[in-house]
Amino acid sequence: MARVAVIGAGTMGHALALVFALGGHRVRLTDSNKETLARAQGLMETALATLVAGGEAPADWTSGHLAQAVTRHDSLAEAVDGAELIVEAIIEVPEAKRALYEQLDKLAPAEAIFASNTSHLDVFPLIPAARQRKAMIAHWYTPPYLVDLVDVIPGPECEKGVVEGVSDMLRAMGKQPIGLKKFVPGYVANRIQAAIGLEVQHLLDEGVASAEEIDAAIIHGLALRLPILGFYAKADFTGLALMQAVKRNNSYAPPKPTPSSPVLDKLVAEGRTGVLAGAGYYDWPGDPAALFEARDKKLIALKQAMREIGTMAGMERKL
Ligand SMILES: NC(=O)C1=CN([C@@H]2O[C@H](COP(=O)(O)OP(=O)(O)OC[C@H]3O[C@@H](n4cnc5c(N)ncnc54)[C@H](O)[C@@H]3O)[C@@H](O)[C@H]2O)C=CC1
Ligand SMILES: O=C(O)[C@@H](O)C(=O)[C@H](O)[C@@H](O)CO
Repeated sequence: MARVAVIGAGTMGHALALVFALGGHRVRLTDSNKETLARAQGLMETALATLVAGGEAPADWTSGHLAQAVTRHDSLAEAVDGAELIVEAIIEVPEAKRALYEQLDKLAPAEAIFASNTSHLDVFPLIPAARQRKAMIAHWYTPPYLVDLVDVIPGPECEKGVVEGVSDMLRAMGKQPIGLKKFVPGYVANRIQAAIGLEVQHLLDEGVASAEEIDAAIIHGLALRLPILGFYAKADFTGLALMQAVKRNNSYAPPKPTPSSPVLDKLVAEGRTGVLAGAGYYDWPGDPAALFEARDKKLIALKQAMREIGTMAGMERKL
């Protein structure tokens, strides 16, 4: 059992607190926004109930267990007191992270490991020199209590064994840490996702297809094969001569990256910021907790089917 502090109780932080609690660890959760910290309890309880009902958490795990495993703290100092692992899950804003790491340098135990959940930022320059020896990235995917991939990357001065120790902890929690030798923005899966995002936002901004049509193309065209074949096993079934021809013909040129998307900016300006706001690219009427619950129930059913079916690609490949 480790003492874990999770800083940031938003979309990821509340869910990470639940993951570490289910992994048998003692969690302290904090957030600079008191409403968000208060809301986290209900979100954790809803997610826990869904996991228990779906057979993805121990049947005897109640909200009482959760209350024992995860405590919420308004004070950052209290949250990190005695912490062995500090999970940073605050906003993806470099200056906010830098300021937090400066506070943590003063407050955290000397041997505490700093693990950032950043999606794309090179956080290591934001961390004080004295903390570099225990600085890493542990990047999770939403929802982390169902998606098992965790990108684990050592900081440039991280001591040998730190990432390995955290990876052992994650494997013991049933997670799949994928280690990268050095930081690249977006790691592997997030880079793939960012490349998809570049393409689909271009298609939407240029009016080639609607968001619904683009998602339908992904769901009805790509999604069925990915869990079984990934990219490379699928290529083997396609035939590598064709892969060569596509390269040789230079058939595809990615859109030029742009710092914004007109459609995305319009949605945000209209307050359509996603499920928690009741709308984003789609309308999301009703209680957000119920929507997260509905998503999680479908993800659990799919994850269990995938576990049953098995895969022909990746490191668990079985023929
Ligand atoms: N949302 C997602 O699907 C994923 C997000 N991430 C990364 O995780 C991090 C958090 O993302 P989200 O949970 O989506 O953000 P969020 O906006 O939902 O939550 C961030 C929380 O940080 C709090 N915060 C800001 N400054 C703080 C400080 N100094 N001390 C304590 N709390 C502070 C905010 O009040 C907010 O509640 C980001 O680095 C993001 O890139 C990684 C994987 C997936
Ligand atoms: O998809 C995820 O959960 C993660 O890859 C993320 O970091 C965020 O979604 C972010 O990259 C925006 O796509």
